[in-house]
Amino acid sequence: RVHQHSSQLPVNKYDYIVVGAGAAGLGTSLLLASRRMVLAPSLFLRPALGIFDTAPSSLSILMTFFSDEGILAAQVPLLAPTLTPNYMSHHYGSSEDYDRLARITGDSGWSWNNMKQYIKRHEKIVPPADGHNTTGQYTPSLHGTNGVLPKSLPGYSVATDSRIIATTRELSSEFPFNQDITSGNVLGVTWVQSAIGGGKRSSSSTTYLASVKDRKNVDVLVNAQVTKLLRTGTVGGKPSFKGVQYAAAPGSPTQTAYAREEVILSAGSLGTPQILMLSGIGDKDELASHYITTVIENTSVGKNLSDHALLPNNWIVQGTESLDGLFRDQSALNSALVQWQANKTGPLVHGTVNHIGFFRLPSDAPIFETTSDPSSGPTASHYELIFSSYWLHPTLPSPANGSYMTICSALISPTSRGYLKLASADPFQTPLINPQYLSTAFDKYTLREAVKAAKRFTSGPAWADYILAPYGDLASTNTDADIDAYARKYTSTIFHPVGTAAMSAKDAGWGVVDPDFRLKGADGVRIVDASVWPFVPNAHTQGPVYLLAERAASIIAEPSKSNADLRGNLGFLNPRSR
Ligand SMILES: Cc1cc2nc3c(=O)[nH]c(=O)nc-3n(C[C@H](O)[C@H](O)[C@H](O)COP(=O)(O)OP(=O)(O)OC[C@H]3O[C@@H](n4cnc5c(N)ncnc54)[C@H](O)[C@@H]3O)c2cc1C
Repeated sequence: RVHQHSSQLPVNKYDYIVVGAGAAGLGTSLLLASRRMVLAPSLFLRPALGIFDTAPSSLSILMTFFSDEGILAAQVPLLAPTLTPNYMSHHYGSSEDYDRLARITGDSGWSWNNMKQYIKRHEKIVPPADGHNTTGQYTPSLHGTNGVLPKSLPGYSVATDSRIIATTRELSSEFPFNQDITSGNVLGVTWVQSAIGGGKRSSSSTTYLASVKDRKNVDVLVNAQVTKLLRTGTVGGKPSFKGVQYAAAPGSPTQTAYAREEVILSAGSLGTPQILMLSGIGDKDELASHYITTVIENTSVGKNLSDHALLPNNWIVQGTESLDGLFRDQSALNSALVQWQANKTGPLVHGTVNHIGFFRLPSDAPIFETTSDPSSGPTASHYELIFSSYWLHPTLPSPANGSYMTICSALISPTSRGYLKLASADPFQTPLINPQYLSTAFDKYTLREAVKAAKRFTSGPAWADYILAPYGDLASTNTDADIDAYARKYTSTIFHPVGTAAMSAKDAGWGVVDPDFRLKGADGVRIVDASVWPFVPNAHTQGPVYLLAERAASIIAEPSKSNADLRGNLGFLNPRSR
């Protein structure tokens, strides 16, 4: 049951308290089978449509981007990476991401061979909204048909679709077609699978939560921001935190709630480390600077922030087939809305992009003389190209006229690591976040090469009668120095931050949680969200987070079954660094 006010809660002691109602929070909590409570500062229950549903989270974070010289390059508001405004693309990453996680944690339960079972448990592949024949666009045997989350192939075709597929034939050695990256091999161009079913957004609230909304053993409290964990004692020499303090708004009275079993932090890569630090868990000196007493010293909290930096490249295109005209025409948009309301078809079911592609640098790329390959493995990628049939640019508004297409270059295996720190001890003050994008030679090199790759992609015959010219500064990126300057000016994020409460082996000298999601050095707390990924996987991150939530639920509900037979033998995995 969903409650608006703490006074409506029937009790204040639960088996589990889950903090955060995003991908992981709702996924984990609703997969568990006992009385639990979910705390959410904002929970949007309405179904969503296409790219127009961008309801903001209440937790807005101001994010600053710094160039390598430490100069403020851009400043844009970042919504907390909650599922509500996300672009719905839904994949899981490279098999090598999971095998790497198994190596890092020393727990073979994280290997692809084990983790891929959760794909079928989680998803329900359904026909696209336009009902088109999807033969050859995905591999049905890789997908679930009975899971909780409906997903589908694109339900609205756009002008670039056939040209992209033609390019995978014309320039097949560099840009091959990959029928379905759910196989664990991500390399090549693929049709996007999106968290959309029947023309409507599938979010954790429309799926996991909706499936149990009438159950009496789940209470969801909205408008409740957790301000800190409460210490409830000492167990086995470790501080136990089986309570939370929360408030509806700055200045509102604080409330408390307690867990018999555990508190599960699922407040995301930005919210989770903030709560930990407010609770006295973090770097002692940083906490002291805000007069917070350290309860558990852990210098990894808030560090190791890793994200996919995004650089949009725009081209001016012929005719009026792109979606730009629709976006500028209110009456056309109104008609599209009427169509969507009538039968859930039309442009509003478009899930942002219809194609993406993952690629590697050549093995003899000069950068490998100085940087060892940071990708998860030989079939994992270094960068992604994201294709949209309209003007897409996080920092430049759409021009008033003209038709466009965009290929965003995204850095998939970054070596830069950023951080999140408290700005103050006030839980309602947004933390300081510095992702330190492009702060390494490898990242600068790879993003530069990804821009060149996008240009090569558009040089194929399929584009000759469509593309008129590169737009704006892209047109004058003739040298490496030009591209670097262009990247410094326009690089932002695709909102995939991870790593701020990283998972590591039980005995590692770094990391925040153990392979079973338990907060190191504490009793009674687990962290289940994107923050535990120690590196950013080869995917837009909701899919990997859902798999994590599914595994968390198995570990918590059936610890012996999910782990006992999987532990120990990591002989099949070659050692690699994290
Ligand atoms: C604009 C945007 C577009 C994206 N597009 C895609 C995409 O197309 N495909 C994809 O795979 N991924 C996408 N992502 C990323 C994806 O949404 C995230 O990786 C995913 O939601 C992370 O899940 P999570 O459970 O870790 O965190 P979240 O889903 O962010 O959930 C965390 C929740 O905790 C809440 N919270 C935070 N602090 C507190 C507190 N103190 N007390 C209580 N609650 C708190 C937050 O409000 C939020 O609801 C996108 C993200 C954004 C922002």
